[in-house]
Amino acid sequence: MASFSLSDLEATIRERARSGDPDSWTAKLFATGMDKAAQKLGEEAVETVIAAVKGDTKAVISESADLLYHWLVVLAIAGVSLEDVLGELEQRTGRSGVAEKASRSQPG
Ligand SMILES: N=c1c2ncn([C@@H]3O[C@H](COP(=O)(O)OP(=O)(O)OP(=O)(O)O)[C@@H](O)[C@H]3O)c2ncn1[C@@H]1O[C@H](COP(=O)(O)O)[C@@H](O)[C@H]1O
Repeated sequence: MASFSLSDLEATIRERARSGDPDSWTAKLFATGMDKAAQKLGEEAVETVIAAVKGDTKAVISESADLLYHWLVVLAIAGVSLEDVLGELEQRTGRSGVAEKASRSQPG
């Protein structure tokens, strides 16, 4: 089990964004803004999908790592914390996705 934490990566991203370091990809993404960061997130999502459909396990892992990193960058630019998303997921715990979808189509 990896000891790496998404929360630590979120903290690193915030620190690198503030640094303005010209060698920092994170700082570059923050400087170019949401459109570019969101575009990168979309590209990484598509690359992950392609790897999954191909059954390329190594690429699924690598592209998923790219995806999660760029997702955290987009969250940070959007002013949303990892904690906010985890809280939303926590609220959904134990609620079947099928039942939730069905409840959305109920009138009223
Ligand atoms: N996890 C990552 C991470 N994952 C991907 N990337 C960078 O994201 C960039 C874009 O990735 P792409 O795969 O799209 O690369 P590309 O050059 O566009 O190539 P194509 O696939 O489009 O052909 C590359 O420069 C990657 O190095 C990352 N950059 C940084 N981090 C983390 O953020 C920390 C701070 O990084 P800096 O901000 O760069 O100091 C690092 O220590 C890491 O922990």
